[in-house]
Amino acid sequence: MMAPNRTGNVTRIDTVQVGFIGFGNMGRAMAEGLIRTEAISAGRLYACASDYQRLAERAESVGIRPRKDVASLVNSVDMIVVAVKPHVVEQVLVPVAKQLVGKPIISIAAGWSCADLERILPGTNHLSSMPNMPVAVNEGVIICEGEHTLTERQDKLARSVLSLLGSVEDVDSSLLAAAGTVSGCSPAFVAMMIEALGDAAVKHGVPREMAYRITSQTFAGTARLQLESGRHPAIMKDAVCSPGGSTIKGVSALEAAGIRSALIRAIDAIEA
Ligand SMILES: NC(=O)C1=CN([C@@H]2O[C@H](COP(=O)(O)OP(=O)(O)OC[C@H]3O[C@@H](n4cnc5c(N)ncnc54)[C@H](OP(=O)(O)O)[C@@H]3O)[C@@H](O)[C@H]2O)C=CC1
Ligand SMILES: O=C(O)[C@@H]1CCC=N1
Repeated sequence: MMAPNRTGNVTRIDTVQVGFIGFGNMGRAMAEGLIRTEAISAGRLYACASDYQRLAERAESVGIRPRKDVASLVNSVDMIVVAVKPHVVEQVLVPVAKQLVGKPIISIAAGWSCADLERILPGTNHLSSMPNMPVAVNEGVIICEGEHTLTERQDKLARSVLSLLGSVEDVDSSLLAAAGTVSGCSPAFVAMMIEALGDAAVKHGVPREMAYRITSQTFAGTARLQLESGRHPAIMKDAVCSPGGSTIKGVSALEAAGIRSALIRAIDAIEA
């Protein structure tokens, strides 16, 4: 995969240098995922953050290269990932707007669409996306806004990098928020369910570590079965519920507790 850089040369996935502006939970998860693939070595990943000392310690532990400020980071790399909190995006990017020209910018900041970035960085090449935490183990979902300002080659390069982290889904601008919320926020909801089922197992005598192991594998396996078979989730549920058996008693208890509406309301609360 190749993309033009400022000098008119090409950047390939086997030479690309990626810079993270912000190296917190998600910046680190993406870096971990990229390093795991071995397609991009740690030495080709750069990051800056607000606390340099903490960044340097984090960087040393994973082998990536820390930079003291955003300007020196941008100068060091071919591709930029904007991984700061949404409310600091503008103050971080606008001062380096000229240096950003010609470099592909991938924003992962929630709520920053193509139109929003174009307002603060006109004339730059940017893509708005929403990854989720499983990118750290290359099992993520990365929602990408169909509208972007990357060149064709930059777009191919960006997708080559992002697809190392999981499944890349393109959506219309009108669906960026909803799709990004379901994939981006749900790892927290799923983790809550793993914790709760783990507690239930412990309550009934299963050792704690085994409780999390069997619960997490059950989520992973059920999700894999749905993805690979394409089966409707209701059919998968029915297949586990014997008439008068144990599972239907649990299903009935979950319905009484309003599990479906609780999950729908969680997304409604974010999208409101
Ligand atoms: N967490 C998630 O699951 C997901 C997050 N996102 C998006 O990713 C972005 C980052 O979120 P997350 O990683 O959770 O947040 P964190 O708070 O964990 O990380 C934010 C990072 O930004 C750095 N930072 C803050 N101010 C500056 C600055 N002025 N210049 C350079 N770096 C700065 C922080 O530095 P320091 O480390 O020194 O504090 C930190 O490394 C957000 O926009 C969020 O919407 C998207 C999808 C999922
Ligand atoms: O909660 C947050 O702000 C981010 C956005 C998507 C997931 N986490």
